[in-house]
Amino acid sequence: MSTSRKNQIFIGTFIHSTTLTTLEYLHNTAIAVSASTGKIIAIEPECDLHKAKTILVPKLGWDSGPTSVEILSTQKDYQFFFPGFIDTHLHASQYPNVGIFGNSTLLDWLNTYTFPLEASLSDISKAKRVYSRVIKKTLSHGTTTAAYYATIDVTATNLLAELCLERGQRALIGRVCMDQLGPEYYLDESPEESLSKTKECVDFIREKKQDLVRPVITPRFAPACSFDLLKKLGDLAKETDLPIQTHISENKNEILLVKELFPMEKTGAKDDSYASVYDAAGLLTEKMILAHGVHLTEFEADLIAERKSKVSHCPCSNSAITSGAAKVRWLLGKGIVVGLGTDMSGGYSPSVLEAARHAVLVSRHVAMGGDDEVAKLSVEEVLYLGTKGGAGVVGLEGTVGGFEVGMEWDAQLIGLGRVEDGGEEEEGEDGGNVDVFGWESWQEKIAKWVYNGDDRNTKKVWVRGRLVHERK
Ligand SMILES: O=c1[nH]c(=O)c2nc[nH]c2[nH]1
Repeated sequence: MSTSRKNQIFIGTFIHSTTLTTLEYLHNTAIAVSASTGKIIAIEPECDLHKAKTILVPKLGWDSGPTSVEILSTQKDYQFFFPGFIDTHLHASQYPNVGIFGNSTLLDWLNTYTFPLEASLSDISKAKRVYSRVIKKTLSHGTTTAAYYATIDVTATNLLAELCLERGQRALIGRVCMDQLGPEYYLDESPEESLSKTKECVDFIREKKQDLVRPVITPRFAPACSFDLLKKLGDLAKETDLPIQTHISENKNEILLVKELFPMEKTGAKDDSYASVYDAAGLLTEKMILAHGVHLTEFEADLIAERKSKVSHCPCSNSAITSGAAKVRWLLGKGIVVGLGTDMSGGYSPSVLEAARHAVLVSRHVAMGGDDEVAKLSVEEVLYLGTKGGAGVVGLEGTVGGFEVGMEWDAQLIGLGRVEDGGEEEEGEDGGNVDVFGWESWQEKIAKWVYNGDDRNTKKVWVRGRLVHERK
């Protein structure tokens, strides 16, 4: 996919979240994107192709020749631009295992399926095959930003960063730190080694002198790290101001293990909760991305809110490996910033849209479980979590996740299937599972997309103005 050096104008319908519960629909609108920065520099209402060429281009001071400005205009009532999705939690290294988890639960799933696959990616040609594919696949589903876990291997982790840069996907790249619990063949030898290998990856990414791909400190989860390692990573986070990602309170046996491994005498914490272990190690900061949080206690949720740590909700994974139903409304009510994660391959799908629809359904199970109707999430809310919420989780609020002047053009063009009078789909338009008859409101079209859409609806994807996926 080529890097566009041209200024760009997009014309059509733009849909994005303005608040948790509100989608804004901007019809007959033009958005201008600067070639040099990839940022939105103008949003022009009531604008068609003619007005864009004759009024907007001169107003922006752009040369109107075709070598300077590229215009994409779609006035079809079944196509719209939407912000790129933000996947706040996924394991690039586990991609070959999507859908393979049997009836396992977290701790046996890790030993049976996950550690052997991750260890095998020290074979760099295998890592290249897997990582190239996961980037291509997630881009094809509209994921413009991904918070990736790689493996413990430095070379393979650095390769993931390079491939993201090459393909143009915005990413956080984490070398996995683990010095206990894993099999002998897949462990850091000591906290010191874990720290120095992490620093190698951080330096490698920083030397690239760009900010599309950033390093993230990644203690796998408390049970896989000695407290010494957790503290060292907490100190590194403080020194470097880098983001951190880990798992928390996903599975009941995991929580029991944390209590066993981290008694208060060892951590110096005032209690033996999972969140307090991270807090005692200096990891519970506003840059921390906590995946899952299914079984958090009131005390822990309050602590997370106080520390301004973020939560990645991973409903597909939580259902697939039988972890439980996270109470997202409750977390949001505490003021915690929440985004969506596919959590491949605990999660079975590379699609944030799938995570969004699963988030809706899981919230209904929370409601049915007695938490009352308020627990139910709407289509609008899960789309917020997949875009603006996600941006807040990965530290990119105000940069991506919406259509505002100054934000970067991380976007997707969505096309639904338009059914003609004869009952056939409009020629040349593959709407996948989504049939639009023409009488639906825009709210209804969006709901149809959320419940039935997939990558067949993701026609084009841009990151920072660069076209990074086009569906042929
Ligand atoms: O869903 C998960 N995936 C993982 O790889 C993992 N490691 C620890 N805890 C985990 N949970």
